[in-house]
Amino acid sequence: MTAHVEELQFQAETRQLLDLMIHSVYSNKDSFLRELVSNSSDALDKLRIEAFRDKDLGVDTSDLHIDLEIDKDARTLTVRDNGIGMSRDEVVDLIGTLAKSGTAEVRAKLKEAKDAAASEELIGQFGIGFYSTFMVADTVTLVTRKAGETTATKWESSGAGTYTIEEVEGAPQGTSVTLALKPADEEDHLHDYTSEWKIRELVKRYSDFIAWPIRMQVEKTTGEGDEKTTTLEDETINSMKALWTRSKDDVSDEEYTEFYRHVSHAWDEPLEVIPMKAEGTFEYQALLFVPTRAPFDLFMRESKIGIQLYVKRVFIMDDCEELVPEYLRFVKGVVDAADLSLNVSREILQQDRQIRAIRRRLTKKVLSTISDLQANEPEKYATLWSEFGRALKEGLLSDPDNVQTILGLSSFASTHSDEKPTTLADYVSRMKDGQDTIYYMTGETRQQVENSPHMEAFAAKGLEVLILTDPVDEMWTGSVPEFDGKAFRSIAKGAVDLGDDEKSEEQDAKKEQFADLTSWMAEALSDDVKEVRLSTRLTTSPACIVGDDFSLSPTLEKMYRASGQAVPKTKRILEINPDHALITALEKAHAEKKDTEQLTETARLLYGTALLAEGGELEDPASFAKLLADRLTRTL
Ligand SMILES: Nc1ncnc2c1ncn2[C@@H]1O[C@H](COP(=O)(O)OP(=O)(O)OP(=O)(O)O)[C@@H](O)[C@H]1O
Repeated sequence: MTAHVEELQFQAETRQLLDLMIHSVYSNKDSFLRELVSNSSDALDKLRIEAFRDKDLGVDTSDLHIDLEIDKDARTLTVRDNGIGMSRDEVVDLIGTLAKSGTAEVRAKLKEAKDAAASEELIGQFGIGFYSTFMVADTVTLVTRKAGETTATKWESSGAGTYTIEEVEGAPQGTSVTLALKPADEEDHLHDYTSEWKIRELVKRYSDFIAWPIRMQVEKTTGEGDEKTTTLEDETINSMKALWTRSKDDVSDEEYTEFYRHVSHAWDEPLEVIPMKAEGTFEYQALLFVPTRAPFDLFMRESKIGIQLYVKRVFIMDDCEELVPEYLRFVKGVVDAADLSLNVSREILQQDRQIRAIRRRLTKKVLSTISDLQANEPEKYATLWSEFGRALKEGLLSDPDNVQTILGLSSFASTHSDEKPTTLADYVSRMKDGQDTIYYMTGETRQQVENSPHMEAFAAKGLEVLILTDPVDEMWTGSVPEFDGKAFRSIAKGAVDLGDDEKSEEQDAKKEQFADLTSWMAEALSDDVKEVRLSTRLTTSPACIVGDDFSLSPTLEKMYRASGQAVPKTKRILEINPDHALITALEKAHAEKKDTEQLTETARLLYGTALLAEGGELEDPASFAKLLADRLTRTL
């Protein structure tokens, strides 16, 4: 029987990526070995779990390991495992296509990545897994047989647009990847990967903690002189020591970094390492990492929780969402629980008291670590906040027990400084005498909020206002009432009382003077507003629109609409500025019963511009534009 060899095309994105790899100047080419060993280690984990679950699988799990094989003459390096293996379809799906190509961001970045620096950045940011082999090999051959299947699949490619795939007989269960190595070129950071000591060094550096033995055939010389004989012997070249069982003093930063990269599938450095150990009723050890960079999918639905669960040093599952709340999904690492059963399932985990207790403690520990960074390492804290602050703030909605803690470690942009965000404690320390409220305004951009008419009186009085522009800010401000006993208050909602008692008489007089105008305007604009009143918050604008305490902000309304939800039209309040020339002229014209049609138009223009000024959307932009054009024409 002649084997049927099929030639298939790589996906467009994959082709681009391979091209990038082949011509890569990435200085860390060595890391291909970590990727292969990591994949093998995952495959061994999967096989162990599968064999545990399916007693009829009929595989031998007594000697699960990874083999590294060097052939100096052929200049090849083979990484072989007896793990779960892949079916033909899996090979095509997993190896022939770029796993993470689904996201627009990867596509966009790939398109941009023309120069060397950009490609280095891309490799560093996403990690490229299996494809990284093309940095060091001219041809890559993968032979794999899935546990429980009889035929194996051979995949081969030189990375240039196509790959071949064929069925093969007689291959052992598991996967082997053979690299036909490019010539060594130290200048290009290409080392000699047929060198035993080089491979040994790389395994030590990147993969020492891998829980499965990594074996290599090494030359052993025995005897003296003529009696000297050289034999090949298998040697396990990794220590297999679980990093989380070692004390922090015994682990180097580099070891932590490599372990972090292994568990998180990321290529950055950890910003902070958090080792934990609990003894007593619930015994567990944990090793958590806060990354330096947010993964690109942090706010996508498929974003995973990055904690692995082990039981007594045996890997149980990835992405164990029961162990940390969703808003801490950026934290990576492992938890090793001593008293769980090895066949624990997700269903059991959800019910488990011990897991719930671990989750509470991990949450507290991560939050207190962030507080410590905030107090003692401001630069690290600033990085953390800019990368993960948006996710952390989700906890204000989902974790009622820790709301005050999260508020305490949060930072917010504020009118106090253009550059540096403020903590709430600092805001409170700057509050004016008699101020008992933390003022904020939500919006889409800092500029929009700063220039909104609502800000005027606060700016004039020098009252600090928090500028909240993350979508999540729209949510939590609706549900968190106070910090440190000081209520939060939106400056775009409700009446403002900035405490000018001496002015109140004057205000009463004005109210009377403008009473006719406000009630007429309320009538004329009754489709859009529920009330028209004089404003105490405006100094330079003629008008602004305010909500009552419970109405949606314009940004929140937009967000709901964008997510496809029907938003009932809410009527808000139009506030007018009795000290503005336009308003006094309007009052005069109305008192003199001038052309009412023209006055109505003016009221509509006033309402429309107030809506635009706060970043809202006109319901009927075309007729507003026409109204404005007509009016401008008449003034010329
Ligand atoms: N040795 C192996 N045994 C079994 N399956 C493998 C092996 N190597 C790779 N695979 C499969 O191919 C998939 C793609 O591997 P690849 O290294 O490209 O990405 P990844 O490991 O999923 O992600 P990344 O390394 O970018 O975090 C893996 O998820 C796995 O399902």
